[in-house]
Amino acid sequence: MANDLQRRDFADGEALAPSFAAWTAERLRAAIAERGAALLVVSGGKTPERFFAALSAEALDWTRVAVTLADERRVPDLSPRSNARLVRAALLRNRATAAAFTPLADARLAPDQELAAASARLASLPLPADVVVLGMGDDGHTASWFPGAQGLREAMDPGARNLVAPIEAPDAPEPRLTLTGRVILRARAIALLIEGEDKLATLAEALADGPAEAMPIRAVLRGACDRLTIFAAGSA
Ligand SMILES: O=C(O)[C@H](O)[C@@H](O)[C@H](O)[C@H](O)COP(=O)(O)O
Repeated sequence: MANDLQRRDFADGEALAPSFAAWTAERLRAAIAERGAALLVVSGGKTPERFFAALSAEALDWTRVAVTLADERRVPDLSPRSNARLVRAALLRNRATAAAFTPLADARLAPDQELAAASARLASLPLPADVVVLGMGDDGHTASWFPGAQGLREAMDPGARNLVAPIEAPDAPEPRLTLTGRVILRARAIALLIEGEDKLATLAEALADGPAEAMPIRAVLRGACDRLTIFAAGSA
C-alpha cells in the first residue's frame, strides 16, 4: 500500500546524495556478507550523478559488486546520451573502479542481436538484484517504461518472459532497451530518486489512483511497495 512506503526527504540533492550512497553501500555490504556477491542496477539520466560520486567513495569490496543499467538508449558508447558513459565517468571511479560493469546496449549490433546479447549478459549476473536505483521522468516513466510504449504491459510485468525488452515510445527520442519487471520488481531493494518540485508533484499524482499504463512508475509504487524506499529532495 502506498501509505506504507518508506520515504526519506531532504532539503536538496546535495544533502540527499551522501545519505543515499550510505544506504546503498550498506545493502551492498550486506549482500556481499550473505552471498559473496552483490548486484547493483542503476539508472541513467541527469539526477544520479551526485549520488554516483558519493557512492564511488564508499568503502566496500567493490571487486564483488556487479553493476548494470535499468535501461539504455540505443546510441553509440561515446554519445552524451549513453547511460553507460555516465556510469563509467561518474560511478566507476575512486573505490568503485574495481566493480564489474555490464552495459546493456551495444548499438553496433542489429537490434535483434543486441537484444539477445543483452539478455545473455543479464542472465549471467547474480540475480536477484540487491539494489535497483530508479529515476522518474515528468511523464511518470521509470527505467524505459514509457507511457504509450509498445509492449509496455509485458515490460512492467514481474512475470515477464524476458529479462530485457526493446522499447520504442512516442516520447523517447531514440529506441531503448529496458530491464523488465522480472528484474526490477523482483529486486531485494528498490530506491526511487526524485529531485525537484515538478517531480515531487508528478510523484504525488502517481500515488493517486489511476492505471499503471498511464504512469508506469505506479507499477513500482504498487508492485514493490514492501521493498521500495523513496529518496526525495525539493530541489536538485
Ligand atoms: O535513461 C533514462 O532516461 C532513465 O533511466 C530514466 O528512466 C530516467 O531515470 C528518468 O528519465 C529521469 O531522468 P533525469 O534524471 O534525467 O530526470
